[in-house]
Amino acid sequence: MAAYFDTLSDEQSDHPSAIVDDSVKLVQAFRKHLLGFIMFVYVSPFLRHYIPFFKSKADDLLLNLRFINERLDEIIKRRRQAIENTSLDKPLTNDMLTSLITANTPRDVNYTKTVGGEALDRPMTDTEIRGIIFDGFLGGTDTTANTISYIIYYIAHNLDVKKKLIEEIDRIFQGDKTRPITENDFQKLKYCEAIAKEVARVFTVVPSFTRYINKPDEIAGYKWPAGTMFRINADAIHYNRDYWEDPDKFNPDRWMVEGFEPNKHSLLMFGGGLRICPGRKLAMIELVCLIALLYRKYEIDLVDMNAPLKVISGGVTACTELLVEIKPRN
Ligand code: HEM
Repeated sequence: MAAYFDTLSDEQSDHPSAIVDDSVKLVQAFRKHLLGFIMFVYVSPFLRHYIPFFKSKADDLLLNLRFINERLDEIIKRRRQAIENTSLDKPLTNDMLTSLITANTPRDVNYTKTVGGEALDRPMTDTEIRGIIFDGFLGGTDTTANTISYIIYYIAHNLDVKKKLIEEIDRIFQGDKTRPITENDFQKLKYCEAIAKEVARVFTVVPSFTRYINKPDEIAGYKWPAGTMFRINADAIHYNRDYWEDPDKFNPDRWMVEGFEPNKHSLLMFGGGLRICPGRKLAMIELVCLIALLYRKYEIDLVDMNAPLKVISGGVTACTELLVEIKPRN
């Protein structure tokens, strides 16, 4: 957070600048990886190893990855040391990294972790923990952050939607602009949820993802050899007339119809099947609450209604600039 504000705001954070610089570098490295990793999915090893244009890009991404891994290893080591230096009768901080390090140690009194149904009767290694933390950062940051940018853009361009949104928020919070959002509020914020889903349909942040088959198979009437990679084009499915009525129309109300459920796998905002996004519930809570928090307290407009949405596409479609005017609501 401090890093983010120091980049974008005139007000500087009171964290030591070395720490801020360090976190800026780490955040930027994650973003670079998220945008660039598809190079290793779509560009063949031959091109990456022997053709200078691709090789220099691939080498740069690998260096970037090494930087991220080293930084995460340092963070894990430091926390492991701090845990070891804390006596067993003293409480530890309640966070994901601490839970991962203490899993299956005497600190973890609750249960034995399992992997694929089999008990993992040993603590995780630093490399395993790094993998989990890495996935969490990569999957959980730029996805949600960019989706909220797109939500703000679509709300600004659809005043009828904005009006209904404010009505829902005012009905639930009755003008209280500061009280914390409860689980009960969250259940009632149905229009906010509808907006989040509809924005994800028309402008999805992960426009495609891949699957491999490990044995020959017949799919869509064609025979495919083992090892074939399929690119699942979420955008195309989100605009397919077979699954969506009036797909070109941004219409959160479609989600408000009593009993409406889209066809299975026709909203691929979070992927599907075994590898479906494990952060989907958290992401929806973040998005819905953030919409309510922002529009409950602030009037948010775009600086330039004619400016196109500026994005860059890689592993995710990231918003590169969205200038907004924010003022307190009356
Ligand atoms: C709006 C927010 C988010 C969107 C749009 C999103 C989207 C996706 C998509 C499309 C996939 C690929 C799924 C597939 O292959 O079927 C995925 C995977 C994943 N997501 Fe999310 N995600 C979001 C938030 C989060 C959050 C908050 C977390 C964690 C805190 C997270 C962690 C992950 C992880 C670890 C994977 C990899 C799962 C695997 O390969 O088994 N995501 N996400």
